[in-house]
Amino acid sequence: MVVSDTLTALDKAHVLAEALPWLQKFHGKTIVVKYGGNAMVDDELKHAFAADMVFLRTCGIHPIVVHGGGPQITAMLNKLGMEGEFRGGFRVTTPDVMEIVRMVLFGQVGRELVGLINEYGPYAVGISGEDAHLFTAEKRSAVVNGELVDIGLVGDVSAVNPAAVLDLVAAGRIPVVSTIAPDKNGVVHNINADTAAAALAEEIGAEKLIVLTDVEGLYTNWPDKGSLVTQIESDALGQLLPTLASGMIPKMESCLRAVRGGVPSAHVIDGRVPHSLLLEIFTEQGIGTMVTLGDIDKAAEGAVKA
Ligand SMILES: Nc1ncnc2c1ncn2[C@@H]1O[C@H](COP(=O)(O)OP(=O)(O)O)[C@@H](O)[C@H]1O
Ligand SMILES: CC(=O)N[C@@H](CCC(=O)OP(=O)(O)O)C(=O)O
Repeated sequence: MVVSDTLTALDKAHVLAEALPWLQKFHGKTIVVKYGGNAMVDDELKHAFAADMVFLRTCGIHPIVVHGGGPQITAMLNKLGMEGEFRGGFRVTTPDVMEIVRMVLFGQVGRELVGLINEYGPYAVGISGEDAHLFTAEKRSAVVNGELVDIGLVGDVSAVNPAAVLDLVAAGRIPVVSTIAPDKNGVVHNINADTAAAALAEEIGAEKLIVLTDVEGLYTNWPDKGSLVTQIESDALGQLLPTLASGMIPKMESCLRAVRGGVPSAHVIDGRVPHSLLLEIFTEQGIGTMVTLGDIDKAAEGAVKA
């Protein structure tokens, strides 16, 4: 039985009516959606995600997809008899690992998503940080037990060329971004997809950053299920960040970067729930954890502008 069988026609009309203020609010706006490798659980979910992207576009909202693929990279490394090691939430990336990362992200995960979205219309175009100077990478370290450690060819995003994706958006396309990027010497780096999504959202002035993952949201005391947070301001999140465990570090770092960079809200939601994205965008209740700018950050921002 599908959910729509249990709704009456009147229920469905109410659902549509409730969406009106959100349709008005987000019409013409850009939303950066980060689709995590762990949320790409099965074909049904992936199809629902692809349909949601086309739904947004059809409503006059401009989605830009930034995809992950951590588990898919690890599976390929293991297939080839190689280790997949993470430190402080980031993959240790040797030159050999980098080749696999590039192949899996752009050649496999990105291609699959582009194909899925294009089943609903000729919209999706795959692009990586290497294309049209979309991203310039700058080598970064990880923090482990308070110490900086070298993790190889891992980059942060030091520059974004917004036109590389906005030209596609203006042409009615849905960019699907793979997060590999050259540094200023042309050496390709592995960029965590949460990091890249935040940098992009900030630089293009997105209305929202939505991160789809495989948990309900942020837990302040992981894995205590009672500690799920529905809303948190950047000031409190900044304090919580050093206490977080692996997968949540890049995600929360990214939400902070986005809201401090002017994105009105950043959300971490459960990508295992079909159409969770529509729930987040078009309903009063929303879903998952919402991050907004706190008073201290607002004051700091005001001081910089004054
Ligand atoms: N405080 C926390 N709240 C929620 N999840 C957490 C927390 N700390 C660690 N995690 C882990 O982070 C994981 C999500 O990150 P990750 O595995 O990188 O997913 P993705 O592929 O979506 O980027 C969750 O499945 C959970 O195991
Ligand atoms: C530096 C780093 O860790 N890069 C990630 C890139 C993919 C990614 O971020 O995938 P998820 O969103 O599915 O976690 C990696 O190699 O796994």
